[in-house]
Amino acid sequence: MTRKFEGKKLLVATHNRGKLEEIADLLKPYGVEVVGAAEMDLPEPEETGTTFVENARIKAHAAAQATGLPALSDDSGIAIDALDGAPGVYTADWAETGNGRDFVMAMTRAHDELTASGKPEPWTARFCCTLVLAWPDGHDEVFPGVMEGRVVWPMRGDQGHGYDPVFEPQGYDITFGEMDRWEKNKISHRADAFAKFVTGCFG
Ligand SMILES: O=c1nc[nH]c2c1ncn2[C@H]1C[C@H](O)[C@@H](COP(=O)(O)OP(=O)(O)OP(=O)(O)O)O1
Ligand SMILES: [Mg+2]
Repeated sequence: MTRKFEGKKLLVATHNRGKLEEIADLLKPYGVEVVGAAEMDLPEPEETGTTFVENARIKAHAAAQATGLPALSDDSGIAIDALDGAPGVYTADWAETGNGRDFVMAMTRAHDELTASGKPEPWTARFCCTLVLAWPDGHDEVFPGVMEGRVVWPMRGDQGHGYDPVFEPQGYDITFGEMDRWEKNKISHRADAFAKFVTGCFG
């Protein structure tokens, strides 16, 4: 049974500014006060799961336990068919340099591996997003979302974040990196999951 969200303040359990901005935009119509995990000085929990759901649960429960607030987490990534679903849950790890994240390096790796695979274009892929809303008493709800598309090269566009410059969503001839934030927020994997979250928790 889905529990309704009746509080005023929602902790968004992410340290990723790009995600936080998108989620804050998506939440605007619902009149909730949004606080980010970095603002609350929360540590980044280790994402030891092997699925988006496991990692989203780890992040949401850690934040809800630490603050006593309901916490919404987002675990997401890109799954590329020709790479057997990689990088998938390891999407952020591909950008890790040991001293911050470098997404140009991560996108270049994806392109290099695609080229090495010898698989012809189109390089079909999907962005996946799992949102988890966790309460301090341990209850949670899971909302999955997806956006189909393909990986393109070279990178195009300087909007958005992460792998946006190499992902062209189905039905479009521009990348997420070339799309304005409102357009992306209508069709993205995050918007898809968010629509389910809203129906379940605000409906
Ligand atoms: O709309 C997106 N557009 C482009 N790239 C994206 C998107 N959504 C996820 N991504 C990529 C980048 C991100 O780094 C990784 C998710 O990794 P993930 O662990 O879920 O997020 P994160 O470490 O950046 O922030 P946090 O865990 O604090 O929420 O997938
Ligand atoms: Mg993370």
